Amino acid sequence: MTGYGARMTPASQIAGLDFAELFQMHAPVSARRIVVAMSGGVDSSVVAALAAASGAETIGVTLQLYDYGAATGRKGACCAGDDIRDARAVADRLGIAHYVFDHESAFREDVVERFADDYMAGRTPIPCIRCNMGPKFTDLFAMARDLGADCLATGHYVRRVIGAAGPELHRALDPARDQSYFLYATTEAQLDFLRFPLGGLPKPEVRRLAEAAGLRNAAKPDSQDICFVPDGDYAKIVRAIRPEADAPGEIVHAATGEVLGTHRGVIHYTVGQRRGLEIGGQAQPLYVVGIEADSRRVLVGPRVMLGVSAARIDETNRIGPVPDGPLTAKVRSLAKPVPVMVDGPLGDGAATTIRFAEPEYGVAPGQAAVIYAGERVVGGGWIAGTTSAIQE
Ligand SMILES: Nc1ncnc2c1ncn2[C@@H]1O[C@H](COP(=O)(O)OP(=O)(O)OP(=O)(O)O)[C@@H](O)[C@H]1O
Repeated sequence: MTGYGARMTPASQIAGLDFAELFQMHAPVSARRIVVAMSGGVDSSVVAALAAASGAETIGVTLQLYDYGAATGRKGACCAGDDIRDARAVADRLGIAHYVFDHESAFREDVVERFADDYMAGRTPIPCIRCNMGPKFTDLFAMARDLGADCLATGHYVRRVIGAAGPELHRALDPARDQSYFLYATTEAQLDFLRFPLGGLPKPEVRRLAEAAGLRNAAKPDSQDICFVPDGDYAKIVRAIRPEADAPGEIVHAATGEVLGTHRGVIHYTVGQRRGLEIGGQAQPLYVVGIEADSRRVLVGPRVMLGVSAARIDETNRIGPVPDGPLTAKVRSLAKPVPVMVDGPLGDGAATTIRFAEPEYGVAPGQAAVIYAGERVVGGGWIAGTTSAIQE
């Protein structure tokens, strides 16, 4: 690796592992100053350890986003006070500067209130994408630039690969950890400046590095939930922000118009949902096939009514050129990518349509559709509406 040997310092070797080489292998950069987004979790702590070992001046930045710790007593997700303390302790151990910025009000407005409004409008939101678009990349990006950094490194599991037209965003090597779905809205300018040193590493290796570096959070559990919904009870959060969320309404058969029952508020339903409908005695299983927020009607129907042939997507982003070859799309974070055609412009916030080669099930407005060319993220947008496969 040319040039890199010159930057080797004794600290680049920790417990026989070459942290500096790992950083250059997975996040090649010739940086004098690196800002690391430190959540207090093990992943971004290892990124900080790798960056510090690279010989560049490393600065840790933690955003205080939402302090639910006092209310729930839960520890271990991205924004509570304990996490800030963990980030500070790791920075101290590594001998790097560490700053904490209070972003609670911006996070509340851009992420939490939007989350509540989306549910109220009958959508199924993904706040982590809004958070990546707003506080994490836009705000951290500006801070890193203000701090005179040459790059911003995070613990996201995605890969930044240099292609013919510039940096590309690729899925992580470890499919179980891949976070590319949550990062489709990354702009090209952001990607230019970002580094993701963990995208090519399996998680057990990351924990091994954390142990080798003596980081106190090496065994800390992974954060699994939405950070401001630590117990999974998102309805409680929505109700706290929008007390009218519990307004009941009708459950209506989408094909016959028959009223089958009463529901507890549209926020409790998601397109594709089957359980918890409390409309027993039906001849066949019924699923939520649509939510009409204005009239507070939840529409249900047999599985065949869930199949969609196309989805309209809004506020699209594109990263690099759209290739001529085959494309796939993921319409939920855990969905398998399926073959699609993009019918319209992609990027610069344009609205467009994706057409599925086969009917796709459980496509819920408010989720993101992320478009891939093989391993590469080409772009994506928010699902705004769908076309039923049986109407075509
Ligand atoms: N509050 C925060 N302040 C600064 N950066 C953050 C914060 N929360 C998350 N990040 C950055 O975003 C990355 C991905 O966040 P995510 O919530 O997915 O955490 P994660 O994959 O569990 O990683 P970690 O183990 O570092 O918490 C983190 O690795 C970190 O670089």
